[in-house]
Amino acid sequence: MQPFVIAPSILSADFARLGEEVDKVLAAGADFVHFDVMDNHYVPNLTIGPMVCAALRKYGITAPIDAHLMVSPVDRIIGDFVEAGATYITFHPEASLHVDRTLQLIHEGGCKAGLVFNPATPLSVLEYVMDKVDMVLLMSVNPGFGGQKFIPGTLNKLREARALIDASGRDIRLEIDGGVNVNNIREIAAAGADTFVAGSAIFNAPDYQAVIDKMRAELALARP
Ligand SMILES: O=C(CO)[C@@H](O)[C@H](O)COP(=O)(O)O
Ligand SMILES: [Fe+2]
Repeated sequence: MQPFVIAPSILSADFARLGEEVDKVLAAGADFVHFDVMDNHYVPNLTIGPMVCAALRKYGITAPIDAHLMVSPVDRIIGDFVEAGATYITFHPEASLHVDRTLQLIHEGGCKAGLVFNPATPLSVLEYVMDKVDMVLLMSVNPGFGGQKFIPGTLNKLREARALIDASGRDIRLEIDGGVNVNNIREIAAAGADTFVAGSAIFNAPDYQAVIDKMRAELALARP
């Protein structure tokens, strides 16, 4: 299993001071920057795009950027995120007419590719593209907003995804996104996740370092 990764979602950061916020959360021990892209079409909210991703790189952010695209259609914007310096590009299968082709586009751009599953979306499509994904992202809330409550049924889905990944024998990250906090992260890790997105739990706290330290302490108990 891969080492644990904490990926704060900048959706809950102060956008007026984004560079400083990202610096601060990385200095506090974060591993990845989770970058939520919403188009007011696939999801009912509108956020940031490739220009902001490029701006973070220009500002000096070198940590992996995990671009979560909640955008439909998705193919047209892949090249822009490649150019903007994304490390991982993940998308929802419902947002692509040709999932295999979209994965290929991401890899051709030199990025790592991932598929994102909404709470009610089955994992069945994975069977056909397991050899082409670097990350599986399970949504534990319905996509579109930060600050929602973790849907408990996701724990069983995580176990299912973990079994599929282990059976594949490939190094595929299993990421969880939505409602993750210090109180549930241990149980989520025990169910099989290795990569943890947390937005409001980190950015709404007064001390980012204290939250991330607490998350790591909980993770250490999940995998002693
Ligand atoms: O992709 C999304 C929401 O669609 C997430 O990345 C959220 O931004 C996570 O926020 P919290 O639930 O941790 O506040
Ligand atoms: Fe996300």
